[in-house]
Amino acid sequence: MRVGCPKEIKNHEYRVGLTPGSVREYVAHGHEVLVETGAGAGIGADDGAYAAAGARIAKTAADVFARSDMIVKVKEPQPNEWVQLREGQILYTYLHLAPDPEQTKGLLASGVTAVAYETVTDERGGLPLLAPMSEVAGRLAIQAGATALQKANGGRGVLLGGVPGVLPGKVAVIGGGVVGLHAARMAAGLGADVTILDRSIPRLRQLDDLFAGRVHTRYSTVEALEEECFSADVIVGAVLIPGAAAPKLVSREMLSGMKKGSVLVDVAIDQGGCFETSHATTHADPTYEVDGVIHYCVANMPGAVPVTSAHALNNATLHYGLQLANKGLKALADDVHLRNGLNVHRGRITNRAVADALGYELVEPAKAVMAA
Ligand SMILES: NC(=O)C1=CN([C@@H]2O[C@H](COP(=O)(O)OP(=O)(O)OC[C@H]3O[C@@H](n4cnc5c(N)ncnc54)[C@H](O)[C@@H]3O)[C@@H](O)[C@H]2O)C=CC1
Ligand SMILES: CC(=O)C(=O)O
Ligand SMILES: [Mg+2]
Repeated sequence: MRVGCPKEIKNHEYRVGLTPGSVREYVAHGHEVLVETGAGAGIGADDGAYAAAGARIAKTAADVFARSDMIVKVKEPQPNEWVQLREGQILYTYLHLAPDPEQTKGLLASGVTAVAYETVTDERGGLPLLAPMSEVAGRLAIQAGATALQKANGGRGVLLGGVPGVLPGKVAVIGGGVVGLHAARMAAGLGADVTILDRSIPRLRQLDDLFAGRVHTRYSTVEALEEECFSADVIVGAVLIPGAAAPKLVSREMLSGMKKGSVLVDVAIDQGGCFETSHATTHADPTYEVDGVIHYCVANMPGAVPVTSAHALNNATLHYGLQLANKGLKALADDVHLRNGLNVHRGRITNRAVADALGYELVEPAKAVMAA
């Protein structure tokens, strides 16, 4: 199969779908790899490094889209990329379709077979292709929150760790999954007073064990959320219902009870965000203020640390990428966990949460690939 990797074009997105190390693996499995010139510049991998790994270098993205059987990317395709996709081609990338009706229409119209990293599953109920970026984003959430909290950046001027004789700042983390765990770990490491809220009691037990008293856990009711949000300096939104639009857990009304200059970091923004007042921002202009509360809502946070992120992402995506390249649609028929990643196939929606969120009829993924 010919596997293509265009340069990412989202705002300040410096990751790349294939590292030179991944290219070597595809080539070793007998595939041809076409990489757009400059695609790896953000991770310090020049065209020479890709050529040495066995890739051919394409002068334009158009060339990559036109000539490849499978496109491997990082972020959801942008409007000028949708129109270059076609039936019979596989797209392997993050999609986040539930909050994005326009992209969904674009992918449906193209006829492409689109596998979304964020809904591929594993046997333990995890999301193995989302997890590495959630680790990165969770850790970055505290760096972003601490920075926004500085007075010159509009924040209330609190040092999260405090100093001897002065109490630390308070961090509330809503959702104790992968993002939540890594945010809590960083916040606790800085010396902040941290509480994680979640609806899963087994998960709260695990977190309690893991942090051995260093972090508080709290079952997430409306009352608990209000109490924690009203006393926090930084609130991290980290909930997920896989594939679906994020539930709005913090209303605009609640902002009036929060401290002026406190900071909301809505990591769940890629699924639409879990604060009513969130809208996606970019690394170029990451924050805005509503009712005195600073919002940080960057939908591609890991793009800020591409050297770490691109390698962590490739570690996770390589296995299934190779399966798709080796077997085409049969890889989807053979493996339920990869098939759970199938969101769009030949003009039909094949993921239940996306179909429900956007009002499309669902075609069961097993049926879709069986008919292929
Ligand atoms: N903005 C960005 O750049 C990035 C965003 N993300 C996003 O971060 C979000 C979280 O991802 P993960 O931590 O990997 O998910 P996860 O599935 O590991 O964790 C989600 C947690 O939310 C909890 N939860 C669900 N509904 C809840 C509710 N109503 N109240 C309290 N807790 C609730 C679940 O029990 C679970 O523990 C996702 O939307 C993901 O796509 C991930 C990476 C980068
Ligand atoms: C998961 C995601 O949205 C990202 O890594 O950008
Ligand atoms: Mg995102």
